Amino acid sequence: MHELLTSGEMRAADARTIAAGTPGRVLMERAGRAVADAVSARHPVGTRVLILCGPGNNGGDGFVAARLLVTRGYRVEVALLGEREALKGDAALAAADWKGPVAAAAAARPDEARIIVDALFGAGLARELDGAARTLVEAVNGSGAHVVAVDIPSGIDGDSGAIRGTGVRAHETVTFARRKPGHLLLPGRLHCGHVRVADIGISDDVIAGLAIGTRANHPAWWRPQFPVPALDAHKYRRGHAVVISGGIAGTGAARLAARGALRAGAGLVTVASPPAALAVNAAQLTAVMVRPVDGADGLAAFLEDSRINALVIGPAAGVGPATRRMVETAAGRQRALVLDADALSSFAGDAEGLRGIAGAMGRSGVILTPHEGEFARIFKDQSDVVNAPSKLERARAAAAATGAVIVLKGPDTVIAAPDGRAAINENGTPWLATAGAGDVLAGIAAGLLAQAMPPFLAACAAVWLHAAAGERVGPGLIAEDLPEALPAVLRDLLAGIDE
Ligand SMILES: NC(=O)C1=CN([C@@H]2O[C@H](COP(=O)(O)OP(=O)(O)OC[C@H]3O[C@@H](n4cnc5c(N)ncnc54)[C@H](O)[C@@H]3O)[C@@H](O)[C@H]2O)[C@@H](O)CC1
Ligand SMILES: [K+]
Repeated sequence: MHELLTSGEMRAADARTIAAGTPGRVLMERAGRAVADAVSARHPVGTRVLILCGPGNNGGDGFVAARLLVTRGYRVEVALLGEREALKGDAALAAADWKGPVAAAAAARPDEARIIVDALFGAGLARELDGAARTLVEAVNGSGAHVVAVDIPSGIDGDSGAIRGTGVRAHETVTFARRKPGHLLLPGRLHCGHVRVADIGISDDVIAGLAIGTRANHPAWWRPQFPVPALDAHKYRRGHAVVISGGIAGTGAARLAARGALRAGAGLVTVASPPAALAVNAAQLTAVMVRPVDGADGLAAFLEDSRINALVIGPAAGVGPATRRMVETAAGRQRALVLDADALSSFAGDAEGLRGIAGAMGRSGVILTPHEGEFARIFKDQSDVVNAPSKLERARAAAAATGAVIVLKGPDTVIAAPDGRAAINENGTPWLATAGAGDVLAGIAAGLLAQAMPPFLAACAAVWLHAAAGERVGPGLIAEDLPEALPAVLRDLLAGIDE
């Protein structure tokens, strides 16, 4: 149920369902019924409902909802954007079944309605809203009515979450079969309100047959591979993660990452510290070990210990050739890698260099955790990446370009794998926008890599756990709280209580 369908995939799902014997008109009837149900679940019979229908099948759903709501005793008004004679196919059939008056959109009075059903545009949105459509959407947003969007708020691109000109601000959205990327990606998500998915008879088999590559990030699909120690686990079997510390004035970031890795279950975690910062690190670490490691040569010597199997490089590491050499050293020894912060900025404009890193890794895998600024720096010369049509597609293109798993951070973090799989995270909280939170995320990811979780799933799990920890702490959250909130999050996760 966590697949996210593009408009093209949704059209294919419709087409396959229709080909298998369910007429399109029946699908539309079910879609319209789900919308009517959403209205009647929350509002008493007799309430005034304004239904705004557009020129395509989204409008058709609106005509169905109008007919059903009248039979249930609601005071329904229908306004149509476009000409009734121009309606085609199932929408024309649904409009023919509506026996009440149809006003022109220009005559609609959104400010007088208690409830507005937005059935203007759905998956067929093809350009920016302008003219009468734009005026109508702005009137809806200024109306104060409770707005129920059909499929997706009109003006929001279902594939990208972008606002095309202007977009309806809905309180709830009723979509069909599965959610769409635009329900999770910003700014679309902010326009959707509560999203409910209605079953209109598109089977799980039809969805499975489409081999959907995008999902909402949910434990259901990575928990089977989440590392759980066996009864006879030895700490070395739970992996050894290493975090490279910055110099004397920048050691905290590495300790945050290290604590995250340890809480995520790595058997051992070591902070590899420049000798000059050793005392500072040692004074503040207990369960996490500390070890003097001097530059790339020191790291090479340290990595003679074959039990070290995952590294975090980047938090407060410094931008430049020294950090790059550290990355190259770790990659050459095929240890799973999480590259964050300064390690990413050390590859500014050099996505090719990162591709070389991922290529050197063999099967160990590398996870890159850029925020938007770092992402733009790395890929500034890759127009196919920076100009991809959505955050989802940018992350996917970046993963393909580098051969690394990409965690493109933000309120709608996207995780993408080089093979095209991608997930959009949705359990984030604004309280995570705080110094050091990203360091903890990198550490959690490394902790899972150390336990041999496959890189893409480790990245998905790390993002989810980090956000769940953030949600649990909530107001007042500081980065130090995140690792400490993990035990409770993990307990619920492993007990099967999904947040
Ligand atoms: N059989 C199906 O395909 C089903 C479709 N369903 C509904 O059908 C919708 C998709 O229907 P359509 O593909 O007809 O597309 P839409 O109804 O979303 O919109 C297409 C129409 O809008 C016009 N248009 C697009 N962008 C515009 C803009 N910016 N300004 C002005 N006009 C614009 C197009 O020219 C076209 O007439 C879904 O969102 C869903 O609500 C549901 O009824 C379930 C079954
Ligand atoms: K809509």
